[in-house]
Amino acid sequence: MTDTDYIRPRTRLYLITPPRIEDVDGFAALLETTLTAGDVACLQLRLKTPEGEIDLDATRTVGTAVTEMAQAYGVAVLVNDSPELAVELSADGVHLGWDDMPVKQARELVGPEMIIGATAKNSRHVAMKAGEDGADYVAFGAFYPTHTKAGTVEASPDLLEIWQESMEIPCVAIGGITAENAEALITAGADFLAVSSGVWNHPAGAPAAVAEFNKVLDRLDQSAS
Ligand SMILES: Cc1ncc(COP(=O)(O)OP(=O)(O)O)c(N)n1
Ligand SMILES: Cc1ncsc1CCOP(=O)(O)O
Ligand SMILES: [Mg+2]
Repeated sequence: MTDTDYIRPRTRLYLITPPRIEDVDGFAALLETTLTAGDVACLQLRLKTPEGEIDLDATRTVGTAVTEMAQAYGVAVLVNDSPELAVELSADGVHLGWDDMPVKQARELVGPEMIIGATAKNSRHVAMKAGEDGADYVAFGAFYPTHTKAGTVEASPDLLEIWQESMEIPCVAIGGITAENAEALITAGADFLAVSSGVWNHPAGAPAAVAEFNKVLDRLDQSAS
């Protein structure tokens, strides 16, 4: 086998919770149906205050309600912003942004096994540094306009292509992704598509959205023979 024969693993879905959840039991039930509607690799608990800060109480409440259930379906659960809460919830990992704990410090706190993801926005330099510091994946975005987070910067699919050609650790694409606009990111080389509103606000419901994403992912799966 030569280098040119390398076929990368299929792109997978990385679900992000809505930023606010009022009915926790209702959300847990919807999530369970959603996770059985198609392949989902990860679930990030991202509960925010109106100011965009982590809502620790809501994250703890939702995390307690869904973490074991999601893990039982083989879905890795990551906590946004808080390595301490990731440990407390026995989650699989933590996602860290530029205002969060530095990756090296978080690695000390969570140990060698936990997944650490790092935001790179549109910077290959930041992504490479995060990898050197011990991140297990880097996230580029926002690729499309989003209402889920304020103040995002625009990223181009070229970033994914260059990353995929030159780096080992996986890259995640995020920002305004839907089943309709995902193809460019999958073909550019995203290992994961991180999606919030494209699933939870889908007019046909979240399970239908996951099924639709998986149809696109199946169609573009390079590793299928
Ligand atoms: C998979 C993934 N990628 C990027 C982000 C953004 O993280 P951050 O920049 O810390 O912003 P907030 O999500 O904390 O608002 C993410 N959460 N997940
Ligand atoms: C958290 C985050 N970071 C960059 S864009 C974004 C929002 C992702 O949510 P959506 O899929 O609804 O655009
Ligand atoms: Mg953050």
